[in-house]
Amino acid sequence: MSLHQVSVLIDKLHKEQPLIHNMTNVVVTNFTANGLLALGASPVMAYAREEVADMAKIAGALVLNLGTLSEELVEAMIIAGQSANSHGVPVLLDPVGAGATPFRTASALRILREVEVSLLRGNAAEVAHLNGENRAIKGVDAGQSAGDERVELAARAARKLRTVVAVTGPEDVITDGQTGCIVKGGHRLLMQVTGAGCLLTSVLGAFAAVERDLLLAGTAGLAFYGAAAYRAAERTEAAGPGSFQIALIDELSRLNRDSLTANTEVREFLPSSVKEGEAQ
Ligand SMILES: Nc1ncnc2c1ncn2[C@@H]1O[C@H](COP(=O)(O)OP(=O)(O)O)[C@@H](O)[C@H]1O
Ligand SMILES: Cc1ncsc1CCOP(=O)(O)O
Ligand SMILES: [Mg+2]
Repeated sequence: MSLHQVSVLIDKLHKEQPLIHNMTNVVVTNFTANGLLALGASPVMAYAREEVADMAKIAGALVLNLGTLSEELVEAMIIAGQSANSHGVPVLLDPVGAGATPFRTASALRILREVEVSLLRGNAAEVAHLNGENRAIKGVDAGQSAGDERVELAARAARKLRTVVAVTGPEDVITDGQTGCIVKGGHRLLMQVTGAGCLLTSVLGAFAAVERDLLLAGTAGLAFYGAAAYRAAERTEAAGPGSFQIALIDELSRLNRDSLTANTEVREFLPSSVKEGEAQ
């Protein structure tokens, strides 16, 4: 995968302005809609079981986010997800807080069983819990994790859950279990903005809507989001997280094919489990 292949996807996104159907949480709804608009996509939030199948089938991507879930919402997500599946619309899952309560973990696993999820994006703790691995989690926030750990965790999860997996943190990892990319960039101020991960998953949805190779689309989403965050922090770090949040939206609107410069690094990798022949 070349940096050129990744970079040109922003032009495609600007040209196609894909409709992104989000079923997200009450904390991040407005931030997500504004972030997607700034990026050049067209957001819609729709939750009613009476309409989600119709909305999902006309969208460029469907993003399911478990941040403030209920039994009814999960049912509606499954209806939407199955409609997306039968119309070739990619489905992204953000398992917010998986592992924090048994209901969150079970709901995420239920969606993964009943819907064909194209890309799962979570922090290390959430992905580990879905993979049956125990890790500290505090509400929706992950604890510390080393870079190598995230690479192997993402690869194990991708193989077990049979989807492309992005594990985010100080560096982001995306893999289909056999090959993948590490994306360095971004800024630690992202950790002080609630919804930074949720918006990222919807941004990945926007790239998935314009590029069917989910590894390529996901890498582009991670890299462009990191680049926007880096630039936003350059301008607002001294002021604090409130100014940074607004600047992040501004910088998402300024992205172009030259944005992935010196401050973003995209490196392909083979998980060591693949190199050592352990992966099936
Ligand atoms: N320690 C960190 N330093 C820099 N960027 C980070 C750090 N932790 C997370 N990020 C970035 O914050 C965004 C959200 O990721 P993350 O915090 O893992 O998700 P979530 O908010 O869902 O827990 C991603 O773009 C990720 O690269
Ligand atoms: C604080 C909180 N509580 C339920 S959802 C949510 C937002 C989580 O957003 P993110 O995972 O992007 O930080
Ligand atoms: Mg999250």
